[in-house]
Amino acid sequence: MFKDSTLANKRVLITGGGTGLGKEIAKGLLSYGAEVYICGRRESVLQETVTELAKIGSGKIHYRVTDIRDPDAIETMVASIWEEGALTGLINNAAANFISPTKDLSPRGYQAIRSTVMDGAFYTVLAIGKRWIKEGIKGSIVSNLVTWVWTGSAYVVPSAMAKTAIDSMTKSLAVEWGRYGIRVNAVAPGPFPTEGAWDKLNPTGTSTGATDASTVPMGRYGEMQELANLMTFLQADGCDYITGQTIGIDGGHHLAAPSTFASLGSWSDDDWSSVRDSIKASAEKEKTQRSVG
Ligand SMILES: CCCCCCCCCCC/C=C/C(=O)SCCNC(=O)CCNC(=O)[C@H](O)C(C)(C)COP(=O)(O)OP(=O)(O)OC[C@H]1O[C@@H](n2cnc3c(N)ncnc32)[C@H](O)[C@@H]1OP(=O)(O)O
Ligand SMILES: NC(=O)C1=CN([C@@H]2O[C@H](COP(=O)(O)OP(=O)(O)OC[C@H]3O[C@@H](n4cnc5c(N)ncnc54)[C@H](OP(=O)(O)O)[C@@H]3O)[C@@H](O)[C@H]2O)C=CC1
Repeated sequence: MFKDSTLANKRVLITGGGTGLGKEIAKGLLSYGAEVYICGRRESVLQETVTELAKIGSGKIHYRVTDIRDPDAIETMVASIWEEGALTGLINNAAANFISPTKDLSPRGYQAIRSTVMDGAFYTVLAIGKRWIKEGIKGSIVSNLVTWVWTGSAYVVPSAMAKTAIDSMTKSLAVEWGRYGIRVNAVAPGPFPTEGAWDKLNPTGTSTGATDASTVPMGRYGEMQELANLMTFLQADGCDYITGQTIGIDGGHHLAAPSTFASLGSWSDDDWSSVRDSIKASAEKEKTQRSVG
């Protein structure tokens, strides 16, 4: 989709890049020539990913062991990256989540999710953004959100709240930092199955609700390359005027709510024919009763 050199000279940090979507995005950015940093809390996982992905593209991939809930740890990480050169991009991807009835959540359960998704993304943006402003670097921030920022979602309320906060940060900082040439965007994926997400959101192993592909208008899950391509586009030069946007990538999922007629997609032509006959019969009956028109 892009030239191999599309991201040459780009240096991008992907939080939570050791697994799942972050790892797939790292593969995409590397294949288009970027130098990539990934971070997470499990060194063995990060090490394994770096070894695996070093064969792709320029092969410049590094890791930092960091808990993004700790602002001091983020500052240490970013300072150590800057010693090797300034970043040009950030992908806020790390997250925590699990399904639970909201009434059963403890304050610590809520905090585990909020502190990762909302605070972690904000601290990382701050540590990098203030350096870009000081050094006059035009960077690109992209946060990996979810379509719940538009719909909300039951049983994952802290995640929906925290992601929505970062959606608001995206719009707000796009305005505040536009004058520095810093772009602030987000993507809102629908279901892209990963071990990390499905263990927490689909623990019964039976796809239901948000994880059920048959409820997606396109009838399938997202493909990793599709998300990696969108992230590449948002990290590349060429459409720098795009800022403050949250771009959905969900096969139309969030638009096909149960409160719409989305499920009628399963009706056959024969079903439609008999339905049309029934509707027309009703209209004809009403017409016989009209006094005017
Ligand atoms: C119409 C729209 C459709 C859209 C369709 C989209 C479909 C998919 C959308 C996916 C969107 C978003 C997905 C994700 O974000 S997936 C990310 C999944 N990955 C992770 O969560 C990785 C990180 N996770 C963790 O670190 C842990 O799992 C955890 C979140 C639990 C945090 O770990 P930590 O070590 O910090 O915390 P503790 O284990 O000490 O627990 C802290 C408190 O939380 C309570 N807890 C933990 N699990 C549960 C649970 N399952 N239910 C209730 N409470 C839980 C735990 O008991 C602790 O509280 P207490 O001390 O008070 O007991
Ligand atoms: N999969 C899907 O269908 C969808 C996913 N998303 C979003 O995509 C992103 C990736 O999710 P996915 O790949 O599925 O799930 P994963 O569980 O694989 O990814 C989460 C990553 O975040 C890291 N992480 C979690 N907490 C911290 C922390 N405190 N500090 C540093 N790193 C942390 C984890 O590493 P470690 O545990 O080693 O710290 C892990 O690598 C998330 O933002 C998620 O909300 C959005 C919509 C749909």
